[in-house]
Amino acid sequence: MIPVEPVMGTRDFYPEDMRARNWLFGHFKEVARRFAFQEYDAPVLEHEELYKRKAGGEEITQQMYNFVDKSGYAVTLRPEMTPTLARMILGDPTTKMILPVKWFSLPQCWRFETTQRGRKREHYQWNMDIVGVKSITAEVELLAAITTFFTRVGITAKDVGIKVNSRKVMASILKAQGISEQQFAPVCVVVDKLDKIGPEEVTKELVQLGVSEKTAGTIIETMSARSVEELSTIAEGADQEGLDELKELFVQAEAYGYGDFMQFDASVVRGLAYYTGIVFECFDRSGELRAICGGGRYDRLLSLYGSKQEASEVPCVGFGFGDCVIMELLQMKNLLPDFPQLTDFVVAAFSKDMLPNALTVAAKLREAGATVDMQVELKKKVGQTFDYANRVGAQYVALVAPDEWDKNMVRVKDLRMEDKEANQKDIPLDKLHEWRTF
Ligand SMILES: Nc1ccc(Br)nc1
Repeated sequence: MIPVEPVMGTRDFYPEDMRARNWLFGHFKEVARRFAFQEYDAPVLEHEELYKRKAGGEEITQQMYNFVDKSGYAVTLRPEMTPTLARMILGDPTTKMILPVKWFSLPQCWRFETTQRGRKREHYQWNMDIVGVKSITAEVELLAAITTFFTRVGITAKDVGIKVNSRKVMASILKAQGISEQQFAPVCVVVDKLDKIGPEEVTKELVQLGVSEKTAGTIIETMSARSVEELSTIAEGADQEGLDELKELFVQAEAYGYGDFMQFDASVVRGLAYYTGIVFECFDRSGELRAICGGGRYDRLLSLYGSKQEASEVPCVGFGFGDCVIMELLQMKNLLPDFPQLTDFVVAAFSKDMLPNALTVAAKLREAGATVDMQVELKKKVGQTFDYANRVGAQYVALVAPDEWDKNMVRVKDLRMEDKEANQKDIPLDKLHEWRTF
């Protein structure tokens, strides 16, 4: 017997699961469409070197689902989509990439989670990125897309919040503390774990990175700032431009109508080494779930990849929005609709010699846009046809029988009409295309 369950940490999507996934992705895609983003895609298999980042310590690169293929080439299942976007921008064959570029994708992303954690190894992650815009209106646009999605599915600012911070300000504070540029990304990766491992452990790991205990203390203290104003007072050397951008971001968010979702939080740094400016993450206010989505500005990724071609700094902002936490949240809030199997028609032949006529009826209905479940094998009793029709969620049963056929008619029963007397009528063949008005 072959294993019938999916590989460890992966999920099958049976039809009912697929209906829920298509509903979720339908909202992602509709929001992206309204924001005039273009969809792109790329192979799940990527060059491993895309993720080799000097910062080290990033969970996302430590857990890569990587291997050497039969040609000896180092590849990996992609752990995230942003490096692929950067590769595609740099490798754009048309070189007509007119900036700004606004792209979205719904890639499946992978990690090789050690089995004892028993966590998932794959998820689908809605990505939206704006390439070529320096101003924070790019961040504001992406946050507007996220909050538009929340509003569409019935999630409000009472259910979730968005914590916003600036790594640019953090970088200036660290610089004032004598931390080098090279240390900045690894320090952020460590500091991102503050909630999980606590200040003592963070201090220990920062000291291992060469940060003094005193500076580690200052960093952790700075992260407790509860407002941009407070940050600018307690943090020496805080970058004024970074502080101004944070303030402007909140002003523009109010103008866009989603200010209620937003809050400054100096402890948010996100765990990806390549962020350089604004960073943000959405959380559920009940505190029960992990981050719903997250993102930020990464202005140096393309020049890092394209340094050979001396690619000048190309400003980028993006977010990733996984398919799992959001579904848990929607479940918790009773906001998930039902996803029953539905079809418009079951078409059944009354007898063997009526089967060709039944196929003609099915073709006519499909031509007119109806979904038709053609009963391809005769049932002994017509009751079996109605049982099947109810099971597949059909609205109508079209029974193709000789008496009506001789009058160029088809008997159609509406299964959703209560009144059993009025729920069937004989439809002329040349009126089948008007099925929506039956
Ligand atoms: N990066 C990543 C990939 C796959 C899952 Br599940 N979570 C995070």
